[in-house]
This record gives sequence, C-alpha cells and structure tokens, in this order.
Amino acid sequence: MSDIIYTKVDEAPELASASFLPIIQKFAAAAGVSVGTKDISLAGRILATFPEHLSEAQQQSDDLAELGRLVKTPDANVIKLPNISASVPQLVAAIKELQSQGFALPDYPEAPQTDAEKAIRAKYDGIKGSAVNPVLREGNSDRRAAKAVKSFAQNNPHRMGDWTADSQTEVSSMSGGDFFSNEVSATLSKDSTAKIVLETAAGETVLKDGIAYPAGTVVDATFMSAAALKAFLASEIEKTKAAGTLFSLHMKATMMKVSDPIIFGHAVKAFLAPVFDAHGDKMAELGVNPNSGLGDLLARVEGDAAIMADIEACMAARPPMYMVDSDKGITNLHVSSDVIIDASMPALIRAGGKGWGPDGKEADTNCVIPDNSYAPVYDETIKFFKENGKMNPATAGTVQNIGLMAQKAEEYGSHPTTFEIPEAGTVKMILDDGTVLHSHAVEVGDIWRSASARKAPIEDWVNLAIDRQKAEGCRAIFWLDANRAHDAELIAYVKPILEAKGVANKFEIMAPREATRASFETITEGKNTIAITGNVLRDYLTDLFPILELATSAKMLSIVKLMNGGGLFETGAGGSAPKHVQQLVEENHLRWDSLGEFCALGESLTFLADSKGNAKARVLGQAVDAATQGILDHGRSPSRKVGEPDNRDSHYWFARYWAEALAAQSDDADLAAHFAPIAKALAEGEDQIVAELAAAQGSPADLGGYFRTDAAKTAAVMRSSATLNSIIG
Ligand SMILES: NC(=O)C1=CN([C@@H]2O[C@H](COP(=O)(O)OP(=O)(O)OC[C@H]3O[C@@H](n4cnc5c(N)ncnc54)[C@H](OP(=O)(O)O)[C@@H]3O)[C@@H](O)[C@H]2O)C=CC1
Ligand SMILES: O=C(O)CCC(=O)C(=O)O
Ligand SMILES: [Mg+2]
Repeated sequence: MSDIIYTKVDEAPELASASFLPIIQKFAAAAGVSVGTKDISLAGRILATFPEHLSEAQQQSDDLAELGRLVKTPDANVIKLPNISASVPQLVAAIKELQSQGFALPDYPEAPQTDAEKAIRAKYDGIKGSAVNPVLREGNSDRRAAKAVKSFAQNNPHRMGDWTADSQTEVSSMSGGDFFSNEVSATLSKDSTAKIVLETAAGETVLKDGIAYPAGTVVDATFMSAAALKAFLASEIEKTKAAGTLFSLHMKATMMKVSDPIIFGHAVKAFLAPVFDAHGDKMAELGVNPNSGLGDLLARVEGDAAIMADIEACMAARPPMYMVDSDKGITNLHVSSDVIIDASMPALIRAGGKGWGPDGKEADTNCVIPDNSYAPVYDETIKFFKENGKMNPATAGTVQNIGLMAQKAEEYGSHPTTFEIPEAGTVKMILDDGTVLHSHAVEVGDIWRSASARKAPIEDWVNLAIDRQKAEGCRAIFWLDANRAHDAELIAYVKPILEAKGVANKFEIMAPREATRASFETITEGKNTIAITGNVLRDYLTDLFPILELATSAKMLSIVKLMNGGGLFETGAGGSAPKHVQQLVEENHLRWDSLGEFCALGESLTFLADSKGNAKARVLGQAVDAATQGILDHGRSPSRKVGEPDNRDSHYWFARYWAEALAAQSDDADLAAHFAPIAKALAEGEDQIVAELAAAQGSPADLGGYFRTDAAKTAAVMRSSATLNSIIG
C-alpha cells in the first residue's frame, strides 16, 4: 500500500487531478513518499460491481471496499476528493455511457420482476446516492477554514447579494406530521439486536431483522405522514402562486437516498397533480416514476400529445419554478440530485435571497423544506439577514464545525432502516429481550425510519470538540435541541463528559434556531465560534458558513480523524461541480479551484510525518503550506472566465512555489539540493508555460467520456504545457 492514497473521482475534481496528481507524485517521490490512487468514481464503482458481465481485461477491483478496510486501520492516510453521489438518472446515464464504451453491463431495472432483475437492481442500488462517504468516514469531522484562507477571504471579500427587509423569500416547513414532530428516541442499556415489524390487520411483516446495536447506542424512530406532506405541498404551491414568488424544493436526495427521493416524488406529483389525476394510468404504463423527477417523466411522455398539452397547461397555471438552468428549461424538479440543500440554500442566501426563475431573472423564492428538524437554520439565517442586511465577508469572523459523523451516525446512516409503508398499521421496533423500543401508528405511504448513533463515536465527538475549543479558545456551541427526542439523548452524553473534564463553562447548548442566531451575531462582531453538531448539520453548516464567508466551501480544510488512528483528508466540503466540466468541454477552461486539495495535501503529509516519524514528509508538508500561501498572496487561483488563468495555471504556480519553498528550506539539505534545479526550471519556463497553457483555451475539449473519460485524452487536455510536462516528467 502506498504511503498516501489519492482518490480517483469524477467530474471537475478528477479533471484537476489529471494535472495536479503527476506534480504531487513527482515531488513526493523525491522524499521517498509514495502516492497511489484508488478508484471511487461512479463509473469505477459500477465496473467493480459487475465483474461477471465484463471480460477479464475490463474487470476492475473493488477499491471502495479496500479503502473501507483501510480506514479502520491506523495506517490509513487518504486524500478524499468529492465524488458523484448518483441519483437514478445519473446512474442510468453512467451505465449507458459505459455500455457505449463496450462494457456489457446490465441495464438498470426500473421495475424489476424476475429474481435476476431484482438482484441486479439491488446491486445498482448499493451504488446509488452517497455510497462512498459513509464507508470511508470512520471518524468524526473537523471542518474549518485554514487561517491563511480565512484572512485571504477577509482581505479579498467576494460579492454578496443585498438583503432587504421587504424580501419575500422565506422557508416553508410542515406544521406537523413530519420527522421532527414524530421522533422518539432511547439509549440502549445493553448490547441488543432489534427487528422492525409492521403489524397490520392481515398480520405481521418483518421489515428488517437482526440489527445489532452495542450498548449505549442512541436509537431513534420517526415517520413523515404522506397525507400531511401532500396537503402541505399542495398548499405551498398555492401560497407561492399567491405571493408571486418562485417555488423551490430543497432536499438531500443523495445522502438521504431512500427517504428524500420519495419526498421529491411527492413534490413532482403535487406540482403536476391535475396531469396525474387525468393520465395517471397511462403515465404508469409509460414507466413514469415521479421519484425519478420531471426530466425523466417528460422523456417518457413526450410522444403523447394529450399528456404534453396538459403538462403545459398545468405548468402555466402553477407558480414559476426555481430553475437549475433556465436556458435549457431544467427545473428544480427535473432531477433530485440537481438541487442539493447544503449547496442550494447557501447559494440562494448569498445571492440576497434570490433564485433564478424560468425567465432567466432573479426573484424572491419560497424555499420549501418539508421537515422541521433542520429547516429552522435556514429560516433563522434568512430572518437575520432581513433584519440586519447582508453579511460582510471582510469583517465577519468564522464558524468552524465539529461534526458527529463516525460509523454512519444519525439520519445519514438510516437507509437500511427506512421504509415507505405499504399498508396502514403499526410499526414496532422490538429488541431481542422482547422490549418494544418504539412504536408508531402509520398510514399507507408514510415514510418511517430509524436512525442511530453509537456511544464510542459520540464520546469521540465530544472529546474532539473539547480539543478544538481548547485550541481556539473561542465560543463553542452544541447545536442540540433539548426538546427534540434524539438531541435530548445526546445531551445526556455531552453534559457529563464536559463536567468530568471540568470544561462545562466553556460550552453552550442551544437548539439549531437559537444557535444559528447566536453564531451570526458572533461572527458579525468579527469573532469566531465552533458549531458542534450532528451529522446533518455538519453537512449543512459546512457549506452555509463557508459559502457566506469564503464564497465556496471548496476551500475548506476537512479533516476526518479516524477512530482507529488513521487520517482521512477531504478536499473542501462541497461537491464535484458539474457546471465546471461543462465549461471545460465547451471552451477548454477549468475554473475549479484546487485550494481544498492543497490544504488536504499539507495535512496528509504532516500526518504522515507525525504518525510514521517521516521527517522528509514534514518538510514536504511545510513547503505545501508555503505554496498554498503563495497561491493566495499572489492571486494565483483560477479565474472563472475563458482566456484567463485556470486550474492548470494554478497548478503550475503551486508546483513552482512548492519547489521554491523546498529549495529554500534548511531542514533537509538533500531535498533542498534536489528541488533547487526544479525551482529554477519552473521559474525560467514561466513565460513559455503560461503561454502554452493559455494557447490551449478557447475551443471545445474532448475528454472521450463524461463518467469514464479517456485517460490519454484527459491528460492531453489537462497537461497542455509541454514545457511544464518535461519538468514534471
Ligand atoms: N464530499 C463529496 O463527495 C460531495 C459530493 N457531492 C456531489 O457533487 C455533485 C455536485 O454537487 P452540487 O451540490 O452541485 O455542489 P458543488 O459543490 O459541486 O457545486 C456548487 C457550486 O459551487 C462552486 N464550487 C464548488 N466547488 C468548487 C471549486 N473547487 N472551485 C470553484 N468553485 C467551486 C461552483 O460554483 P460556480 O458554478 O459558480 O463556479 C459550483 O457550481 C453531486 O453529484 C453531489 O452528490 C456534493 C457534496 C459533497
Ligand atoms: O456524500 C455526499 O453525497 C455528500 C457529502 C456532503 O455533502 C458533505 O459531507 O458535506
Ligand atoms: Mg455537504
């Protein structure tokens, strides 16, 4: 195994790797540090899942499984780039592309009938949604802006949209019947095995059996009422129409891959209710599944003039929708993975509460977030900005995050225990000693789920928070709601640990809404605070605050201190930026900023130095930090516009600053001597390299694929300076 594993992913970050990884490998090799790759891309994971359909030469190892084992060992040192968490339409598109490239993969069975089809479907469903992060995240999360990155953002503040008190933008959530209001929770006093059953008039169905929980696990159960959700969505559509705002729905269909596509499907059905009423049977015949989105629906019914006419009439009568791409007519409801709440809400808030309408213009927006568990964070943020005006990134302090994440904590681990209820009855969660832990009366269509958080991760999370607060000395708040069942169980863990360590006075505990306001008040005063949160808020807040403070979460330091001693270094806190690929393909400009990769690389090398006593790795790591600082100080980050320096230029500058820092240091004479001529060659080649990189821009780029690009073509595009390549090798 290599000293450091750099993950092979998808889309923009993977394109960036084609340019950056050769530089990393070349520099690391000089210090005897090996940097290998493991493929966790969507295409790679599909290929690894179906060896029996592929020729021997086409077969691929299951790198994700291998990494899943590695992260449970103290040897893990993994740099994890963002990967696609695929919705069904993305998965289907990836399968199609691979088939066209000669891989005889089975189609995705939309409606599996035979056992063989069901088996294929089950395999594909394992690849769907957030299938990578939960496997690798065997530790809790520490996300923050590195000091250099934060001060750069303060000195070079990004543009923020204006917030006015009369903005009509709002967050709308259900008044009851949601996951929040139905939640019950208990902490298990001993090791237990549980089963989940549905009791109906006809008898008992086992939904899930043999769920093993160690003592101390916090086990929740809750459900969302389908009837309440339907009534809510119908009334929100009417309310939006009356208000003259844009209708928008914000979900996390990738990480909540079972529950949220169902809720998304309800919204598609509600928006097109008259069409489903008139043509429901015909649409079902055509294979329409509302959970797959409006995009898939339109593709299936486009040959039917009557349905199409009714859709057009219905859309005309509905409020205008918040658009993903108004030029291409892609709405919020086209694909469930297009609008992902952690990125979409902060972007809208940063823009002054504006979404893009079908006319391509900005407008106030009704942000529908059905469940109340976390919606108050966005609601309170919007209220705060309406009262106080937009935030000033030049003076604002920072909100760091310590997130409970390990071992599939909380909702993000709930997929195997989430069910769309087939028949009215009672769902019971029963322990092996006969105790009925939880029980809910449910109706057909309700979405019932159980989530859990284990004792060891919870304790590790509290201790991580104590360490972080000690290091920062700033305000620190546990975002826990004493009135929410799950949070009350967590508070019962948190308080005794803080007291035992004598640090209770350094921490506050507040419900998410109050914590949101307190945090904005704190950073508005230019001070810092630490948000200590559960898994979902970890995800939401590490986009919300960075996007407001730094313009993007891509620049964040994102460390996962693995519970068995290894290190996982995520690059940034955002995603794989599909729009950036589009731009590269159209005009050969990649605006992806690799600052997240730079930060992660520095941390990974330092971790290697600490964990393996590797002194050369420390020197390399310190030089990475100097290079990152150089990128910021000299404004070498990519520009958004074609013809201006892009991602490739930033890698040239990074290599140069890195080599210069290595040549200049005196801790390791061998490394200094090795890098002096490289630094010289990079400096002398500047004009040539910059010109070669600039010359490549402006015309379409051929990558030979989207989900599985052609390695040679991608390298040709991303390594377009022969002069730089000859220095890097
Ligand atoms: N950790 C992970 O593996 C994660 C994976 N994802 C996956 O990523 C995909 C896309 O997710 P999405 O929600 O659209 O969010 P993204 O974070 O990919 O993109 C949102 C926007 O943020 C900006 N942005 C993001 N990263 C960078 C960067 N490095 N440099 C410059 N700008 C950046 C871009 O703005 P602009 O267009 O204005 O340039 C981009 O369009 C999905 O498949 C999702 O599942 C999402 C989150 C985390
Ligand atoms: O795994 C995913 O799909 C998204 C992860 C994410 O958004 C995050 O961790 O911030
Ligand atoms: Mg996120």
